[in-house]
Amino acid sequence: MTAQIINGKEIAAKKKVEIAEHVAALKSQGVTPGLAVILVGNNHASRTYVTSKEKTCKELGMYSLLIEMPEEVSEQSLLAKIEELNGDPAIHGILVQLPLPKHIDESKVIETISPLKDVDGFHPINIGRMMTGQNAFLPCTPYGIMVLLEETGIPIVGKNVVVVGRSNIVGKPVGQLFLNRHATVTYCHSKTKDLKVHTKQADILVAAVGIPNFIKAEHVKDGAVVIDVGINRNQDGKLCGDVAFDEVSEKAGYITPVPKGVGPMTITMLMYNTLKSAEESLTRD
Ligand SMILES: Nc1nc2c(c(=O)[nH]1)N[C@@H](CN(C=O)c1ccc(C(=O)N[C@@H](CCC(=O)O)C(=O)O)cc1)CN2
Repeated sequence: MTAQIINGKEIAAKKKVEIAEHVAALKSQGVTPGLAVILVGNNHASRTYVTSKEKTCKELGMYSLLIEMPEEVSEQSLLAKIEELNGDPAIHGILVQLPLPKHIDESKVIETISPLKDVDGFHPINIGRMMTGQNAFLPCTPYGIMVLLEETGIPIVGKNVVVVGRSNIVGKPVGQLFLNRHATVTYCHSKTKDLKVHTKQADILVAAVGIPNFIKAEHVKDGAVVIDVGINRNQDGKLCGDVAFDEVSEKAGYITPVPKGVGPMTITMLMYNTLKSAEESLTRD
């Protein structure tokens, strides 16, 4: 079997058109969705992502505010800036680009963002609300994965989903979103014994381990849906995922490539969450 490629770039483009239409409608009611992005330090990849977030905001007609802070900024100054943005009515979404320098407590930073403006969906209140099936900002990469499957017409109810990886921003929440959609979910991680035994059961396999080409054809059931969340560089400096694409695509039914798979959905769902926050502010204020 040769897998069908799930084209994240195309699906993201379609979603962005829908979001732009809603933004225009909201602007006609006098509200422009506003996103504040805080970048601490000068990590090259982080700067690229932040620039892309700013550019996408502008493309969709949203207001974007970039706040740059030096690597050595104090935790206190960063928290004070977040508090200021929490009170700014022009800002509907706040995000602090991760990773942060080691001297800054990431949890403290996330918990300082108002849950009403936490468009990354990382605040414990939003995570709790997601777990209990309440209205919440959903974390952008996991949410993007669900939209990719929905747009491709891949059913989820009753499917065996195996998530390899347990990070707070992808692995754990994506498993929860599948559980909310009535899948049977198994989490695997670095301490899992005989990984293959689990991954071979997967109708939908999500690889989010951050190790280049970690998932091989031997880990995959014939016809499975394989979602690659990895963004790694191989020895030649070329971008690659957690899945050995060439061999796995010979066996899977569907597969997301890297790049142009899950990645483009992350920023698209961030735009969606910012729009949602602006819309919700209308009924609250
Ligand atoms: N506050 C946050 N920090 C980080 C998040 C996040 O969701 N919120 N996620 C990642 C980085 N990230 C967005 O911030 C992100 C990563 C990758 C992509 C993407 O489109 N990737 C492309 C390839 C890009 C390249 O060429 O390097 C793809 O896969 O096609 C978008 C956003 C960590 N930090």
